Amino acid sequence: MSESDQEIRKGLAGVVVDTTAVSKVNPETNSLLYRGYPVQELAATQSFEAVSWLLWHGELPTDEELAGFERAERAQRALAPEIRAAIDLLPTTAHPMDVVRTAVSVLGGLDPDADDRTPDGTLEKSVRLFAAIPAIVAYDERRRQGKDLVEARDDLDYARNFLWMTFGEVPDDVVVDAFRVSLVLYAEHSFNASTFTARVITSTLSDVYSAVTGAVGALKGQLHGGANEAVLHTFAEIGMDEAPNGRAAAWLDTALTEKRKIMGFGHRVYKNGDSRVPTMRDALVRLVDHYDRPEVLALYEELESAMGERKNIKPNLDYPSGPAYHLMGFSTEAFTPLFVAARVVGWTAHIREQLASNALIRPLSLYDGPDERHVPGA
Ligand SMILES: CC(=O)SCCNC(=O)CCNC(=O)[C@H](O)C(C)(C)COP(=O)(O)OP(=O)(O)OC[C@H]1O[C@@H](n2cnc3c(N)ncnc32)[C@H](O)[C@@H]1OP(=O)(O)O
Ligand SMILES: O=C([O-])CC(=O)C(=O)O
Repeated sequence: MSESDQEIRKGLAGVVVDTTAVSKVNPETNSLLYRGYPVQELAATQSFEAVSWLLWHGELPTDEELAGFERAERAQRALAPEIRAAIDLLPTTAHPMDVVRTAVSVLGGLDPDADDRTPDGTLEKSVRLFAAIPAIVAYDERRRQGKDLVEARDDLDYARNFLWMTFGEVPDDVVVDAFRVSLVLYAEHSFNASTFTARVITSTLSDVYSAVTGAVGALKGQLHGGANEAVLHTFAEIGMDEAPNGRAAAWLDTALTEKRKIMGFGHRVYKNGDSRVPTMRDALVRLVDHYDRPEVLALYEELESAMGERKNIKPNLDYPSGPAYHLMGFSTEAFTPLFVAARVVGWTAHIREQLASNALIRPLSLYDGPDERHVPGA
């Protein structure tokens, strides 16, 4: 086959690059399985800690295994002084994703065994990252608001402690549960762009922290994780304080005329709706009831239905997550770091899988630059 006959799949769309046992995204059945379990069942019954164990180990934990993991995780929650100092070097105007990316990189620099790529070593680092990220996100969220650090507590589960460190109080169970559901749904999604980034970095035999740092960078973009923040900008542009009464549809018409991408809609793999949306939408509805904010749901529904009518494009997980995090009280820029906190589990599960059966990831390209030419006088 000559070079020019080779098919280019822009954006690797439709290209299968490897196998994975971590999760299965099936657009035909609109389903998502983590290690074989439907994500909806996990979201309905499991803690985020148990789901994380499942993604790393392949099986749900026994009570004893879960207790051991929780002990290890709770022991590593405190914000290390070096990480705090590194965060404080950055201005409070730095985007929280830049802060998390930097903090993850610093964590790697502090680990004397950062290059340990053994299964035990990478598992230990996965748990370390899992435990450390909430304090990083919460501290940065508070310092941007001129508030002090709230120390981690070891008598709370992961979701409650995260909310405690962010807000200085543990909210109502409805809120905690919606947060837990979002973490479970965000934890893993096969070869999405950030996970693929982590696998590419790992494939060179780089270290876990480098792979996660790169993955955070990939997640930041609006076509991927950054969309949950962007959804709230859309809601704010339309106005969230009163029922939309046609304003969302009118906003959409203008945006589509201007050829804007509507954040929180569309997906590379799902073409008939994202399997996770109904579960997250239900959590959003519970929050709307809890906070008595029906106008937020009305806006959600009007924009969704207008997008369906005009483009037949359905929401992805970022669409219900954005307003859910807003109602919980997180600032808009902190939404994608929350996605990081959850997805670090998927990333590290894939990093470990990549290492277990590694091949350097290095695709080809078709050259379309100038023909060979020569430097005058050479
Ligand atoms: C958790 C996650 O990361 S989920 C993804 C989060 N990202 C977003 O919500 C960003 C908005 N969505 C998008 O940009 C896209 O739907 C993507 C990037 C997610 C997937 O895109 P792709 O698979 O590359 O499809 P592509 O962008 O080529 O879209 C196909 C067609 O649908 C249109 N389309 C897709 N999504 C949207 C959207 N959100 N708004 C407007 N039009 C859209 C495209 O303009 C394109 O139309 P055309 O064929 O007339 O040019
Ligand atoms: O799978 C994708 O391309 C994006 C996505 O939904 C995710 O990473 O959760």
